[in-house]
Amino acid sequence: MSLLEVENLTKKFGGLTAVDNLSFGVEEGEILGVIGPNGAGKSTVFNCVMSRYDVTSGTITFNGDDITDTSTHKIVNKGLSRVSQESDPIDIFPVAGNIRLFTLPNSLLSLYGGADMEEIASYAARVDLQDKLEETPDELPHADVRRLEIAKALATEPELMLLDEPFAGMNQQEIRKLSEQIESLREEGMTMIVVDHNMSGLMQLVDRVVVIHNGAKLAEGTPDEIAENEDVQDAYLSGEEI
Ligand SMILES: Nc1ncnc2c1ncn2[C@@H]1O[C@H](COP(=O)(O)OP(=O)(O)OP(=O)(O)O)[C@@H](O)[C@H]1O
Repeated sequence: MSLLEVENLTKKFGGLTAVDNLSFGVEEGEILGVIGPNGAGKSTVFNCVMSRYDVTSGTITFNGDDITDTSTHKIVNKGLSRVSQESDPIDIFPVAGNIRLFTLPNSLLSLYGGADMEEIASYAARVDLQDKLEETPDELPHADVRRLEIAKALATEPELMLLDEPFAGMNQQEIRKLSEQIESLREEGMTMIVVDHNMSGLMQLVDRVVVIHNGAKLAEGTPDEIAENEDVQDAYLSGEEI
């Protein structure tokens, strides 16, 4: 049984089918890449998995539990966490305070409690932010703000982390460093799904790739198989590199 199973997922927005009868699974300990051009439906898949969107049809199973209609905070409590494409740190709190918010019980009244500084520092250290705990997000370079988003997700102690375009806006050196950090997380036992437009940042990192085009699955295989797949090459002929 896969850790996460997405079966026949369809999501429509009015007349637009953003995700079209899509099925895939991710195995424990695996890094799965999900690629597809702009508008292919990648973020919508994550939004359906996290119950940000109601699905039109289909089933999502995590650790054997049907989570299709489960609320987002219960899904997070079950061990799933998502790092969005957009960063949304709270600038009046330092890095430590931003991470701590994700360790609090899920109640509006629970502003006190949560992880202590040692635990917060350990989440930060997993993405090399341990020396920036007192800085506010608006003082950080873009790559560190993105890493803070990952530290916030780590603070919920996930088993499976969904990373939506984690390398966007980063230079080559930052991409390399983040790839190494993602590799280390995997060595610690984390399962991950990484979404990106193309393969370039993902080739070395992922075990398997699912390619989405117009909301439907176009291909699935190892990075090498996908790079050679003619359907994939045709879909990307419109301009973008695979
Ligand atoms: N809340 C929404 N309401 C209406 N349409 C939406 C909504 N969210 C996404 N869509 C549409 O669904 C389609 C898939 O969008 P989605 O953001 O999932 O693609 P994507 O593959 O993540 O693209 P990108 O790489 O640009 O982030 C697009 O046509 C988009 O305009």
